[in-house]
Amino acid sequence: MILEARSVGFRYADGAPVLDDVSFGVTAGRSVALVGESAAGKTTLLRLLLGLRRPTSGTVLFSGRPLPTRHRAAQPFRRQVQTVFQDPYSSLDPRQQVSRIVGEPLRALGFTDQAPRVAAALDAVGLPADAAERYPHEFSGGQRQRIAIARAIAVEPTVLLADEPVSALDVSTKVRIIDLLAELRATRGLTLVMVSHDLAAVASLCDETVVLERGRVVEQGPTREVLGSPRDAYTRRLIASIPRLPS
Ligand SMILES: Nc1ncnc2c1ncn2[C@@H]1O[C@H](COP(=O)(O)OP(=O)(O)OP(=O)(O)O)[C@@H](O)[C@H]1O
Repeated sequence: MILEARSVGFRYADGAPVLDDVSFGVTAGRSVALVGESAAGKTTLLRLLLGLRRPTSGTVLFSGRPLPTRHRAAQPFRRQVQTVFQDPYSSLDPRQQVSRIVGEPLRALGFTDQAPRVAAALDAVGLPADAAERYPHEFSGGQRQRIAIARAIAVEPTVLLADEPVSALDVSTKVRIIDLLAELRATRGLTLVMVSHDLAAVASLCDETVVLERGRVVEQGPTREVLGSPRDAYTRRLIASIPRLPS
């Protein structure tokens, strides 16, 4: 397992438990979807996998070791695991040129060859080279999500954690971003952990699916089985309630 949650429990300082005894893992090069109703704890679980929060109980492991806590020790992990968030409008700083936005993780991790890496990342997501000198407002929603994906892959991570990466996009743009993520997975062997309400996106991108209900795993397994013949009543309700892309 490259990334694993082992019996993870979590509560925010001021609140009730959000995650309870959550266990799942993802093998290198594979992809896992986290699905569940609003407030099920999906984003919180991503934060724990990213090391932004520490579990109240249980452990998060990267390559079989608990996530590092000290800043210096965390550097290799930071390079290996990158993120893409839902909203390409608010997750990109409007005052910064695209080259600076995409180069941000490279700077944070002390890469010296930033310009060629930014150019390679923009090329990999299908943006023209001159995108580097432009600003986020000059791009469409789908292009902005490409910028966010370029930022995530610039340091050539092994794992991508994506929180609703296509839910702010219109249907045809959504399909193109799903195709891009699938291509990056195939060409780079990226491991993907994706939170999504969009079962079409889940079905096309994720090998495995984990279903969360109020912080507990109610079902997990191959996406084909979980979505195709769900065993749990909650999963069946979830599938019935979620709008689908026309196939
Ligand atoms: N920073 C925070 N402080 C306190 N409580 C929080 C915080 N972030 C989330 N929560 C609570 O934790 C619970 C789980 O939230 P989380 O965002 O993980 O759910 P989710 O499954 O990602 O939901 P959604 O699909 O709506 O994004 C919710 O009850 C939420 O109100």
